[in-house]
Amino acid sequence: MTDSILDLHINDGLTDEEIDHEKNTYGPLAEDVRELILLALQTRVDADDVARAREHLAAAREILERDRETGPYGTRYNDSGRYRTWGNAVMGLRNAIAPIGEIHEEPDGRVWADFRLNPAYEGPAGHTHGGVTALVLDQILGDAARAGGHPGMTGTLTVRYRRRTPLGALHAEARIDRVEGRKTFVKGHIADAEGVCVEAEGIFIAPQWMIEHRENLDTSPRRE
Ligand SMILES: CCCCCCCC/C=C\CCCCCCCC(=O)SCCNC(=O)CCNC(=O)[C@H](O)C(C)(C)COP(=O)(O)OP(=O)(O)OC[C@H]1O[C@@H](n2cnc3c(N)ncnc32)[C@H](O)[C@@H]1OP(=O)(O)O
Repeated sequence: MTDSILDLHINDGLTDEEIDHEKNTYGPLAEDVRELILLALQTRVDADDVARAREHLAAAREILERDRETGPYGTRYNDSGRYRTWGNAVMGLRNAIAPIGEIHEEPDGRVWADFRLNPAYEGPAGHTHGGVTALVLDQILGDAARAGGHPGMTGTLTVRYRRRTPLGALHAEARIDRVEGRKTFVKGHIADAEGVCVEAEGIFIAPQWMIEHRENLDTSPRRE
């Protein structure tokens, strides 16, 4: 497992222009697929129209499959230090299920994101699935550890659901609470317009292999 993380940490030598070109090409594709996920859930057109739409989707799949990768995206970077985690389940540019567009980092160490959860993230009727809020918090807390210069894997994530989290507009934020050796303790929450819905504390641990490779790896740059 450790090896595959290192193997998927790749300088792919792209220029900034090439990265921007990829961003402009594949970002909108993920947006379209995101919309399709919701449409699959919400459309009320009849069986004939569904069949017709599926033929178009099959045609689109045939085009997209002509040239494709088969494995995970991993972490890619270039010589100018732009890091891409475009497959990331929470904020990957190319990942249609990723609910967050951008995570902001403040000079005081706070990281935050405003985002929307549509009905594809439903758990209890009309509300956000608790696993989805935990997913978002894992990323935001992990990002606070990384942004503060203490990247690590999630060792423990403790989540307290204080009240139901609605679907729709939400805010997530986190900051480092304290660092004890290889362990970084991070606190954060998700809030709606009325206030905090979910609180979390995470312990992020720098594994031995990360410490060993640290001088060769830039582990704290912001991801795009
Ligand atoms: C080449 C690339 C480099 C770049 C990489 C960048 C990384 C991140 C950067 C940016 C990320 C941005 C955001 C990401 C967000 C998403 C994060 C996730 O979803 S991560 C996936 C879920 N988590 C796992 O899959 C972990 C699986 N577990 C492990 O790998 C190990 O168990 C690990 C690393 C957690 C600990 O393994 P040990 O061997 O290093 O640790 P030991 O030596 O046993 O313990 C060290 C200390 O930590 C405590 N500890 C160990 N496990 C603990 C745990 N689970 N919870 C709390 N404390 C624990 C121990 O008691 C010990 O403490 P004492 O030094 O004695 O005080």
